[in-house]
Amino acid sequence: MVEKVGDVDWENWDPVVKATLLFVIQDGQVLLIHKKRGFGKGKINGPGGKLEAGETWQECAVRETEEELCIKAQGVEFAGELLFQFADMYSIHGFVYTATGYEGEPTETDEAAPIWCSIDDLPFEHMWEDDHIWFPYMLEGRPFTGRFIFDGDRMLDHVIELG
Ligand SMILES: CNc1ncnc2c1ncn2[C@@H]1O[C@H](COP(=O)(O)OP(=O)(O)OP(=O)(O)O)[C@@H](O)[C@H]1O
Repeated sequence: MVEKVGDVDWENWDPVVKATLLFVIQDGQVLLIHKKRGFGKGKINGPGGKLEAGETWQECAVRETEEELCIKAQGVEFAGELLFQFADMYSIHGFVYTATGYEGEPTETDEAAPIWCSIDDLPFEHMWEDDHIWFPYMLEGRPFTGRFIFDGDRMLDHVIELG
């Protein structure tokens, strides 16, 4: 069983899913979502989802944010890269983006409900276990690559490289 980051052949790693996350950061607050369905249902996370054929990672992040919260993110920048290997062989390659603003009004949809949180008081207990590790780097604007081993909801191991 895969238990450690070193157990994975990352050079030849072929993720099952490619997905994005986007965090609007404004006035000391981050726009999060309560995820109402799909993978990670019930958790608090950023808007995001699966990469579609023909789009860039950044286009995916913006599209998913619009689908989930009805806002068009602006001032979008790459923040970091996440590689998740699950013990059951599921895997996700994720790209994280930040945004400095948006057009429209964050609105609840079938997929997500918007939540503004202070960057000094983030609800990590309701988020994926890896989030508290890389959030500080994202908030600092320091590029990161994180590799994580999960067994279900539980993080077994992680390694973070900083840019
Ligand atoms: C394991 N630790 C994790 N930590 C932080 N974020 C995680 C995560 N694992 C998945 N995520 C994110 O959760 C979303 C799932 O997206 P995704 O697979 O598309 O799910 P969903 O069922 O909603 O599918 P649709 O895109 O609606 O088809 C996607 O943004 C992805 O980056």
